[in-house]
Amino acid sequence: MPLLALLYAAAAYLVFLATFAWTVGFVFNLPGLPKTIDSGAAVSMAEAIAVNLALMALFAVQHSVMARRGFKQWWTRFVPPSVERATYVLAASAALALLLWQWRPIAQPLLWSVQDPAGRVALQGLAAAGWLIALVSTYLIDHFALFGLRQPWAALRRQAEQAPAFRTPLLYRHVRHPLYLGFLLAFWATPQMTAGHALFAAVNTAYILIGIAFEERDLIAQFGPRYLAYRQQVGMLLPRFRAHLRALDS
Ligand SMILES: C[S@@+](CC[C@H](N)C(=O)[O-])C[C@H]1O[C@@H](n2cnc3c(N)ncnc32)[C@H](O)[C@@H]1O
Repeated sequence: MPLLALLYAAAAYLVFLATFAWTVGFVFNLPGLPKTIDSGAAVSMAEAIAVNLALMALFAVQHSVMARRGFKQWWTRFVPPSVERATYVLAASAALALLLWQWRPIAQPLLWSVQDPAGRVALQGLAAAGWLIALVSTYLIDHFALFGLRQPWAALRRQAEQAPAFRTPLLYRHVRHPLYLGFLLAFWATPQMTAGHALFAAVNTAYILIGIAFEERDLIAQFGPRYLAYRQQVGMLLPRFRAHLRALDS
């Protein structure tokens, strides 16, 4: 049974990797993909907005509800705790893949279109840096626990499940949510901002800001005064330069 749990988690992780790679290509409009943010059959503006909002709402509901502590406590009565996170990862990947596959492009109006080659490269570089920051942040927190592999591995080795630790390495010394900052860069830094891309970026920005409020509520419940002190010292998505200067002065 523990081996089966690990194989299930490994399969869920592979599905996540494939979906994540597609998401990067989707936002970059890479050629050769089944679907990207600005490709696909044109439909009416009303249909495109309605379908896209429904797809993003489905992803948000899945992601937020299944990530909350109360929900986890309830559904681990049915799902073995060792694969709770892997099942979350699988459900999130399925919701995301549906969004990518069914996304309706909205080509007009164009919010901006940068023609200058250096400007295009700079924006694409910024977006690539965003994806990289997001990926690196998962390793700084605990990549294999976040993506559901550590838990069945510990169960297989009969190790007690480790309580999540409070971490502030590297990027987390400068902002509290580097992973989400990476996503924001990846979503907004584009040479050509179509209405469809802007809808995607704006809704996900709102979702990230709301998600941060819920995540921090859980983090305060988990880590108490340590997280409250961290919140006072470190900015949410942007570094607090005055605090850095004070630290340099002292
Ligand atoms: C997808 S990660 C995003 C982390 C963070 N919000 C960011 O943007 O870098 C969400 C998980 O990270 C955990 N988390 C967030 N900040 C943390 C920290 N400083 N130390 C440990 N875990 C943290 C949350 O409890 C949650 O389970």
